[in-house]
Amino acid sequence: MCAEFSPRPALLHERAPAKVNLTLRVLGRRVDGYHDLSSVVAFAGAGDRLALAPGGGLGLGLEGPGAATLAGDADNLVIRAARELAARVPGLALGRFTLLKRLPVAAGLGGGSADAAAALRLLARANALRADDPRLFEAALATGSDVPACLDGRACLMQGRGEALTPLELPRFGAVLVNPGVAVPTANVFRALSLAPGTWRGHASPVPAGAARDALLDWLAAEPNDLEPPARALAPVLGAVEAALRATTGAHLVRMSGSGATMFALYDDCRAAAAAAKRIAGAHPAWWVKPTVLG
Ligand SMILES: C[C@](O)(CO)[C@H](O)COP(=O)(O)OP(=O)(O)OC[C@H]1O[C@@H](n2ccc(N)nc2=O)[C@H](O)[C@@H]1O
Ligand SMILES: Nc1ncnc2c1ncn2[C@@H]1O[C@H](COP(=O)(O)OP(=O)(O)OP(=O)(O)O)[C@@H](O)[C@H]1O
Repeated sequence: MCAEFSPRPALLHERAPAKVNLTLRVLGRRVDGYHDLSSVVAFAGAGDRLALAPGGGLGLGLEGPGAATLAGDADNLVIRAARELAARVPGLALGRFTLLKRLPVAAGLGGGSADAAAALRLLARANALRADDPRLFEAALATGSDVPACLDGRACLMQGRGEALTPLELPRFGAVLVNPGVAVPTANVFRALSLAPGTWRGHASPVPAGAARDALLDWLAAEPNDLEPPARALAPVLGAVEAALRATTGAHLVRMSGSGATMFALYDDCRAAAAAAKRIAGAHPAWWVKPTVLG
């Protein structure tokens, strides 16, 4: 007699890439309190990783350098996203997640949003949901404004609260991400803009579709991150981060991502980015400094 073969369900893996806002215009504040945005969003090679062992109850374990800064509890965006999807998909099979947390937390890189999006993609795979199932998008938006963009994971123009996404073809850049270790809560930065609900401030300049690298860089230089002035007021160390990035060879654009406090610079290629990162890390050993690709 032979026992029936019942293999353990395979562990599924997803990358959770850092999100970088190359531009971020705050166009106004809606009556629901959220701000209307227009932002060119790119994704980095650097990021977290999430695994799912399908089957059983919902759970989350944390590993990696950022594991000590977070709890794998109901507040974790991985668990929140899974619950949002379970509320929309009757009988959704769940499982135990393991998060390799490498990105700094509350850093403007959308790390939590990337993890939540990776959780939704893993659950979609485990439950044979189509990638374009609208319940995935709905669960993403219910989890956070950045999660829909992270769910798709490709460069885009993000508008509205974060729900209107237009794919963009961007050239690939080398990049360095620098976080000085100061957590800046997103809500505090938006609040510091002091925009009353119902306020409208105007339009963003249209993205030059298919622009060559230099033309795109010129356009990016003229379209700021409107959250940078309030974030600088909350985290004055951003001045030192900017100076360190500007002092590197070949930095094309030096800017803050999202609500901060991570700043980035763009370079022609990975080699220039790696050299710049080495220089900054040597001078500022307490900062998180990551060379990567962006596109
Ligand atoms: C700054 C960005 O990272 C740019 O990509 C996002 O707009 C923020 O995305 P997120 O962290 O997923 O934001 P949520 O978790 O939805 O909201 C966090 C806080 O930011 C405020 N918030 C967020 C997005 C938005 N368009 N307007 C806002 O005013 C919300 O009122 C909330 O108090
Ligand atoms: N898996 C997670 N990773 C990071 N933060 C998480 C996670 N789950 C919950 N959080 C909480 O979410 C908040 C935002 O964290 P996150 O790292 O996504 O911020 P952020 O990079 O500033 O996001 P954004 O760029 O979307 O504003 C923090 O207060 C953190 O405690």
